[in-house]
Amino acid sequence: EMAATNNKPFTVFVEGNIGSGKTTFLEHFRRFEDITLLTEPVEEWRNLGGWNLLDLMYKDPAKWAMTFQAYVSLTMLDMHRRPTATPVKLMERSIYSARYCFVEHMKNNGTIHPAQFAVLDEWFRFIHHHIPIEADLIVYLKTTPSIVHERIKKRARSEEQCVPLSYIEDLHKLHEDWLINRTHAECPAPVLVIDADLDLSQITEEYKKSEHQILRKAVDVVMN
Ligand SMILES: Cc1cc2cn([C@H]3C[C@H](O)[C@@H](CO)O3)c(=O)nc2[nH]1
Repeated sequence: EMAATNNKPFTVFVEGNIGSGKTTFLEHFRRFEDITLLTEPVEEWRNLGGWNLLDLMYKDPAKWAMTFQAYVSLTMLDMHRRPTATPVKLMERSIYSARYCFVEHMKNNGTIHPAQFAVLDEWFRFIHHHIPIEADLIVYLKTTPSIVHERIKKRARSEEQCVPLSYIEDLHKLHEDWLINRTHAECPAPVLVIDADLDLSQITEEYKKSEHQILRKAVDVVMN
């Protein structure tokens, strides 16, 4: 048990396309008592006061994408600023993937009006500049669009069944721009790339590689 520190925990964002295995990756760390896991609050997006914002967004993006992303950003901010008793915190996605991947895509393909984009961007900029939420490490579950598209169909989350391969390809490119080409300077954390095309039987070895890097970095942070 590493001594809990009262300053910022070693913070890891787990990023990747839809169906890249983020929740599975996080669950792999469930057994470590020094790590707090914050999984994506999809159930909150599927039921806010009885409204399924995720379903509304997929059914009518032009009308609901702004509303959905505004609520996603609030739930991500809640997770970012939540106090953590453990020295390490793993979060599924972040306000950075919200802005650089999902909102960026909505702007690029005209799903939201430029004025709506400007509002979402101002919220992002304010949060980024005023609230200390930066990552110490980003784990990027890198996948091939066609493979995760098949997984999404098998996983059969009802709201996602109409998601076309082209959307997954667009999101893949935006993740690559951000995490491999590093086109956004606001999130400078080092990126650990995991080959998340591997299927469940083989992926545990790949996760174990990251385990060492995450825990070793975490010990460095806590001990220094
Ligand atoms: C930060 C962030 C996460 C996130 C997830 N989603 C969608 C993709 C998946 O279908 C579902 C769960 O990740 O929510 C989205 O449209 N916009 C998002 N923004």
